[in-house]
Amino acid sequence: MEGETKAVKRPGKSSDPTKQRESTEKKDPPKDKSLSDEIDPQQTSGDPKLRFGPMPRFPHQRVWTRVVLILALLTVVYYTSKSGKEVPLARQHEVLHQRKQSLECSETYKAEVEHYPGCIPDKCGRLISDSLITTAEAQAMLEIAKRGLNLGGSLGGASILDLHSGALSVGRTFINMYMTEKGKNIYRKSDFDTYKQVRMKIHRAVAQQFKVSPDVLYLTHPTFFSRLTNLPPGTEHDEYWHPHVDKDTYESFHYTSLLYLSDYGEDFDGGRFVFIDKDNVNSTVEPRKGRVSVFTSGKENTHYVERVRSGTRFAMTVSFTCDPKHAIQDPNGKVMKRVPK
Ligand SMILES: O=C(O)CCC(=O)C(=O)O
Ligand SMILES: [Fe+2]
Repeated sequence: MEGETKAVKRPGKSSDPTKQRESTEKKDPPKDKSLSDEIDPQQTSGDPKLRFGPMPRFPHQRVWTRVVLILALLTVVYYTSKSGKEVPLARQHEVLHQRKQSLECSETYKAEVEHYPGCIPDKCGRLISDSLITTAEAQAMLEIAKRGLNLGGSLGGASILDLHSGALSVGRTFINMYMTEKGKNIYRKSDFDTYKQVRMKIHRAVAQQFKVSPDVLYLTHPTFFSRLTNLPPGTEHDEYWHPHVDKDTYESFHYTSLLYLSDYGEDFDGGRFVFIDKDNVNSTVEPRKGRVSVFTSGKENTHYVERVRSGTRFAMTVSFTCDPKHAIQDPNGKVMKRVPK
């Protein structure tokens, strides 16, 4: 202990000149003199002893002082820099009327939508709303999704059900649910009516958010329910967590919307939606039942879904195009004559 205490003493004040030299050479390089000065107030101007009494000392005082200074510096740097950080855009417990974020459209997206005058967004960006879809509508959509998905299900962690085409994940592949005995009468007209009502609300919200007429926006393929779990992937269709641009993944998309049917942190963990933004800043959306997220489908909204760690996550992807050639109709439970590409 004594030796440790000596290490922080100023060498100039030692009574033994030999010790003084030794101590200077071995323990206190000249560089450290200022630090030594800082932590030994008895040697500073005035007489702090009289005012404060002797300063307390503790082992490795200089090391600890440095550690504290470095930690303080790192804390300041961390909180003042956003780079590499996550910014929550919507937390699960928040009830948002409308949370908007405007973005510069990517060049490729601009070039793409230019072909559709009237369908060009005034600005690219995102909107999150918890007030568009009622609790009863969200519950009805969840029941529709569960009923269909219970007839099949992927081997891996991602299953889909498309009420328009009838496509349903089964094992490693897809079947047409409407062509199966159990699936052909699984829904009533009232289910399709609720579905259409929800679709229309989202359709109008997309048009309003991006200041385009709803008449130049068309529902497109694929519009589908998804059920995500933490099962290991069976095929590449189960790998839902890869970063992507919707316009590249699904050619016809110009506007993407998502309706969440379960709650992050309650029904499942993991599974947040993440926008990958400039400067390595990610904006996260925590799914909340009934929450709608809409965004332009270009590179400005590159995103991924985190892997679900536990529980089951239900959502619906509702897609819109400006191209009437890619329009699809609301579902009615009949087998489609032509499945769009
Ligand atoms: O379910 C989600 O939150 C997003 C799904 C998605 O990225 C997609 O369907 O392209
Ligand atoms: Fe996507």
